[in-house]
Amino acid sequence: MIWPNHSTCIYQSYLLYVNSNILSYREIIEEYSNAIRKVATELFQSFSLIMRMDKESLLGLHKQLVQAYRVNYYPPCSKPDQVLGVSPHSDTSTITILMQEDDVCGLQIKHNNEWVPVNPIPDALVVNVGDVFEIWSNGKYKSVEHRAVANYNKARISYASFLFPHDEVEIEPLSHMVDSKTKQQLYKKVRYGEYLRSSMNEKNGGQSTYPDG
Ligand SMILES: O=C(O)CCC(=O)C(=O)O
Ligand SMILES: [Fe+2]
Repeated sequence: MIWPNHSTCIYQSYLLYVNSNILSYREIIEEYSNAIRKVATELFQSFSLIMRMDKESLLGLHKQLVQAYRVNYYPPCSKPDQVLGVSPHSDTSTITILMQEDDVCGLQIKHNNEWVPVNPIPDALVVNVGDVFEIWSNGKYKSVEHRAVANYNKARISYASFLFPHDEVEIEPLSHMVDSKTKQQLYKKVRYGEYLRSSMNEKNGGQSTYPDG
């Protein structure tokens, strides 16, 4: 059935940003990005300690902490059970920080082979573990498979911030996350830029919107 492609709205949003003399729009995006960076920095520091590393280790592994931002718009849909807002995928980022609306559901994660809604908690952000985290942790922390569904009478907007390493960084399981007995390393070493390109081709037939899978 015909249903507006949500990525159109991302594109429009981007054009608005680059062409805009509306200073407040730029300022809001910049302020939001800076705030998200602070949250991400604190998260990486805590995750480093949880993973028995120095506080700054995960940040250091990124060489440069790259950040991208996407706005997803899901218009109301007369047949929500026949369409998907966003098809099932995992994010190719290290983590994704998602702000969703307080009163509209849409995000679902795959858990025990079932789709489970991630219902919004007012004023809370959702943090998804992405592919890079899964690789560094040798599969201990899984990159969550997720999708977004449409609603019959309500539009929904979500704001996704992707945090990921510089293209040149080689990613592979951290040695201390590999079982010392089995020594089984579940992922091969790969340059992040290469990983990104090949997963775009594999996961979405090359149609993916950078940097998400
Ligand atoms: O809209 C959502 O809740 C999910 C969006 C998403 O998965 C993405 O942008 O990668
Ligand atoms: Fe996603």
